[in-house]
Amino acid sequence: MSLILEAKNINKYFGKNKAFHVLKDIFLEVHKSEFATIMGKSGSGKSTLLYILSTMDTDYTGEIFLNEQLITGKNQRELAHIRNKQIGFVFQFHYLLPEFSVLENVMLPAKKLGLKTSEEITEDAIHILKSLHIENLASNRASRISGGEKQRVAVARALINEPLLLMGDEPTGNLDSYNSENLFDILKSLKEEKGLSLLIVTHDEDFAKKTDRTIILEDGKIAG
Ligand SMILES: Nc1ncnc2c1ncn2[C@@H]1O[C@H](COP(=O)(O)OP(=O)(O)OP(=O)(O)O)[C@@H](O)[C@H]1O
Repeated sequence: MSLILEAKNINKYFGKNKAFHVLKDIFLEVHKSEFATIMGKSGSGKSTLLYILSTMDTDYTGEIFLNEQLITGKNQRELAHIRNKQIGFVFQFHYLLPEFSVLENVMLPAKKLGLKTSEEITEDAIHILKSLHIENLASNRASRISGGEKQRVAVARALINEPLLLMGDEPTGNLDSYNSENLFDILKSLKEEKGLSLLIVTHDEDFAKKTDRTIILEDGKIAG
């Protein structure tokens, strides 16, 4: 099966004179259409790893390939383009612009990419909102919707540029069990219906158990 993401021998240090070795010889692969999770105790390095894999942090050694293309060593402008076009990201906090409508929030990354007309982007955004069953919220202000709805809008926004890989740093961390399961179902259907690949950091064992594979981080190393 082909790989969407491959990390080879990733090492990362924090502090003066590399005082703290936070990620140690990490080798990790995510296959196309795989739904993988990363679990591990607090402080084991999950977020640090995810930020490196998503190109947001470039201060590491090792090599990362996205869709078989080496992305390590690319400049910030190239990385911003790769992030915007190929990787969707959902955080624990939604980071929606509160004064903008749901539709405007979802359209923003596509406007930034600048490859389509405003009409085309509107059409795409409405299509995604429909597929996540939140098209009724399109004209609502982002500040006036519930927490669970905000997270679904954040997923819609992450999908607008049709990424190859969707990454999440505890996207269900602030949700109750109903909304958490609902978000899981949405992510699962994106894998099954669209062939999306997913790599999600979570503390939620029930969530992780339902995915294809869980990668365990222990003290900066992959344990299983
Ligand atoms: N900017 C930084 N400078 C120094 N140390 C840091 C920095 N960021 C994180 N750390 C340390 O690196 C280790 C890993 O942090 P990280 O946030 O990746 O852990 P985590 O597994 O995601 O934890 P949590 O589950 O609590 O979110 C921790 O010991 C943390 O204190």
